[in-house]
Amino acid sequence: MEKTKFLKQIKGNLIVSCQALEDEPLHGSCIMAKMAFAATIGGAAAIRANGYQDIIAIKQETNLPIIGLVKRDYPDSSIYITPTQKEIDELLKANADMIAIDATHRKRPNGEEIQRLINYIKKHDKLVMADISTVEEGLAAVELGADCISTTLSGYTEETQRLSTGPDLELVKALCQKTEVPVIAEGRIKSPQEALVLLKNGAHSVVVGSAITRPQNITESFTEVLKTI
Ligand SMILES: CC(=O)N[C@H](C=O)[C@@H](O)[C@H](O)[C@H](O)COP(=O)(O)O
Repeated sequence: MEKTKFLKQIKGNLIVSCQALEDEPLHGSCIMAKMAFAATIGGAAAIRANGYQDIIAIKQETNLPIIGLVKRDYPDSSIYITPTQKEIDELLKANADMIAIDATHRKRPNGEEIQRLINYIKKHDKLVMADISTVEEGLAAVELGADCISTTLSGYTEETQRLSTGPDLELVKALCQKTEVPVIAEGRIKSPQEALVLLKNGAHSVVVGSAITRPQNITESFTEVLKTI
């Protein structure tokens, strides 16, 4: 999908992340495809999904644009969201509209360079979502040509590890002040009200995963509160 059209479609809207890794109860492309179908009926503007198989299955159930990523661990790096060209090639084959890639300042596997990977995605006419954890990483990703930056990794890198259980509103605000490139709020958004606050503070759109598509987490949010009685 063309960049302006894509960014317009997601503006002020919800992107639903439909992901379940092998160790999760809902793992399976068929189940993720149904999740994406449900998200479509609910009014989502785009889907964020992990891996070739899931993306192909999701495309059978919805016409919404797909932000694809491949989660893969490498022994020489802590980067696991689309770490190398191999994962990008899988996403190109799956024909994801936008490719989400870790753009933190951590060392990549095989000594890969983020600039080369972003150029490679763009050369194939796909859009780039840079997953970052700090203001510096976000601004650096803008310089490298990212089409949007997402706060996905705030709270998940050594530098940003913290006890916060909610979304990183401060990071969203700071990035929105410093760049015109769309800032996507992602990570630990648990309610429609939280999503609204992020949009009101400048986020271009919001990505919600666990609070919609991980029933084990949703169940726990109830049981934890009920325990207090
Ligand atoms: C940190 C990391 O690996 N995040 C992943 C990125 O794709 C997903 O597991 C998250 O579900 C997604 O970012 C949405 O966030 P939340 O599930 O908190 O709404």
